[in-house]
Amino acid sequence: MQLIVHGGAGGVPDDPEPRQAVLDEAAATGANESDPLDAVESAVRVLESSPRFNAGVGGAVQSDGRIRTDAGVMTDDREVGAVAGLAGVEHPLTVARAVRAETPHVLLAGDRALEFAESVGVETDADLWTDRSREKWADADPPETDDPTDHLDWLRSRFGSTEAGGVGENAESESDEGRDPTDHDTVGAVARQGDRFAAATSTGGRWFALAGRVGDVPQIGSGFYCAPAGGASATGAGEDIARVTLSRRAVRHLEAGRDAQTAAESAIEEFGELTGSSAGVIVAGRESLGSAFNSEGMQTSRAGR
Ligand SMILES: NC(=O)C[C@H](N)C(=O)O
Repeated sequence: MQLIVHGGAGGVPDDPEPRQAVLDEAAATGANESDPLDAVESAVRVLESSPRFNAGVGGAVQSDGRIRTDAGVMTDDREVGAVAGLAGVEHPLTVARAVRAETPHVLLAGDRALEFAESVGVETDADLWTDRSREKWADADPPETDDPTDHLDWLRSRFGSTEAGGVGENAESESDEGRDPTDHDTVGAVARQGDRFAAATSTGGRWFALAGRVGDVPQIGSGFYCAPAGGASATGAGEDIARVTLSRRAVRHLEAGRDAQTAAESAIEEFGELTGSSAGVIVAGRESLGSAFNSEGMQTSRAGR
């Protein structure tokens, strides 16, 4: 089993060493599995349980003060499952895997997705808050009503844009605006065993996004993608990643015969040119693993052979 994991593209964290230790543990845990799908799930579950990353425990808080998690997983046979907007779910990737295995669908969202999660035995009332997220939210001065217009006004006052995290024409400057360089981030894993691949991504989304916002992570081809040539998992400015389907791009480069490192670099270069925004991607191809980012940092770990 060959496996690569990431802990999110963004600023340079103030706690790189303990984060790296968790990433190494996740990669080693995944590499112990014999099936790529088990490998990415095991690795991502370690990261979802760590408060140092924006996935599961430690997830980002939306404008209504709730933490909602998203995840997606795909295998080389193009079987796929994803979930969006799950409040109280520490392990959305396990729910995504169940969507892949148990339903004829590719994506479940909202209250009924929570009921589905419960029905497959996944806990749905987990406390995803950490001291760090409580402190950050305490300074947020959030809107006092449920009116989406008030929430949008609040977003505008925070970001100078209607889109949390900033996207669009001034993407480069806006994507870092309002972003704490110590933010812990989205997680992902891509695994290969022989000619079998799996790719997975899990997140709490972007901090202070409009309640109900869903980013790239559970969107096929954006936050994750997998095909017979290999798999990819992306992280970074979610709206921009979705606009250009970053993970699909990386796999397309594998399909064109490029190695994993070249595929990752080419996809990030195209992403930067098209959006002016920042992101990272990890890739597994038939021969090798690769990773690239144009943000300040993106921690990764590799394990197996
Ligand atoms: N930092 C991240 O990777 C966030 C994630 N891409 C999202 O937009 O939900």
